[in-house]
Amino acid sequence: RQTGTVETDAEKHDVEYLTPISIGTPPQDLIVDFDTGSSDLWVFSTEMAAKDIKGQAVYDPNNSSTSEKLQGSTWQITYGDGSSSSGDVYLDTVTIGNLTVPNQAVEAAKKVSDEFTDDPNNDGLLGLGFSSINTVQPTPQNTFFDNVKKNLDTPLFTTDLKHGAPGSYNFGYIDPAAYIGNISWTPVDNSQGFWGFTSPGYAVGTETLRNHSISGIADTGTTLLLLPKSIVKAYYSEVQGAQYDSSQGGYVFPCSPTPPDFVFGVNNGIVTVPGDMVLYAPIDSANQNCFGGIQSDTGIGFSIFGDVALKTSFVVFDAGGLQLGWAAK
Ligand SMILES: CCCC[C@H](NC(=O)[C@H](Cc1ccccc1)NC(=O)N1CCOCC1)C(=O)N[C@@H](CC1CCCCC1)C(O)(O)C(F)(F)C(=O)NC
Repeated sequence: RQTGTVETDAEKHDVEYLTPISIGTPPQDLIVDFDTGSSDLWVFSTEMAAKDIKGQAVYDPNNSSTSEKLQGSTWQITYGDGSSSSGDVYLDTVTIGNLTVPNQAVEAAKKVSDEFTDDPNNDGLLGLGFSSINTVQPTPQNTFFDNVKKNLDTPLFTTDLKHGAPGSYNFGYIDPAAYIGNISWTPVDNSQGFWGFTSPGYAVGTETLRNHSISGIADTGTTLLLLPKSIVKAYYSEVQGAQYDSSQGGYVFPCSPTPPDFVFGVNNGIVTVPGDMVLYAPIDSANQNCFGGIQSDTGIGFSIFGDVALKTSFVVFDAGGLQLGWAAK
């Protein structure tokens, strides 16, 4: 039985967290976005047109003695922000930290949308959602986690994302030194392939928790905390000078004073998003006004507890117990 850990680095404004992986023999090193909101491991590859590659590292299956083309298999994915990619599939050895999966489905990109081409530091995505939403056709493939979990001490992984500092993904164990207090556990609904859960309520600043069921997903691949419009309005009604700015596509407010904390419930516990985390990023060079880290989930169909929520906590994604654990740190 094994366990593993790998460090993940925050990009500017914690817009995404990038983590090193190795593919093939000899190992080809790429840096990808670990994404609990999807279930495809896809990478920039030598099968892409040169014009679509701007600084990214690419996977070359012909340069790997262990690669094996999955004949007839293709994939195509479109993400919530409208970005997309597609290509074909190889089985090859994938290593994360000290964990190796010999026959992992590696989805080689042939096409990527401009958002990916214009993100030079991101060489692809490693899905940590449930394999039920893997897009490979005709036969969906397993995620790295699904393939490695039988070798783990226990079938779970944990996230410890940080604000502007390296964090970590651990596989197969809960590091008691990584959190303080108790872990609040809540059942996972994986019927849509996501790490779904329902929060019982929320509070703004130091007020008491209001009962308000919030169904959403724990999603490392989404930058912000996207909540029902009514809750977002209630929050920003307590932020001086906050207003919805359609040109920015969300609520903006003066960068000082620091806005109130946002608290959401997890079972009988709470998670506090400090006000200074709600200050997502300045929208002007004078740093006068800031774009909010809490925005509306309108049109998505569920809320998204993205990096703004996750980086305040140590979170356990437990596939064995089908539960999420949230703890302060
Ligand atoms: C509808 C709300 C979801 C939007 C979410 N995207 C995001 O949150 C992107 C992530 C990103 C970071 C850096 C560079 C490019 C994109 N950030 C973003 O829209 N913003 C705009 C607001 O300011 C903050 C940055 C998303 O599609 N997340 C994907 C995974 C991302 C796809 C694009 C590349 C980065 C990963 C997801 O898998 O988590 C998903 F669950 F949303 C999904 O679409 N699953 C199928």
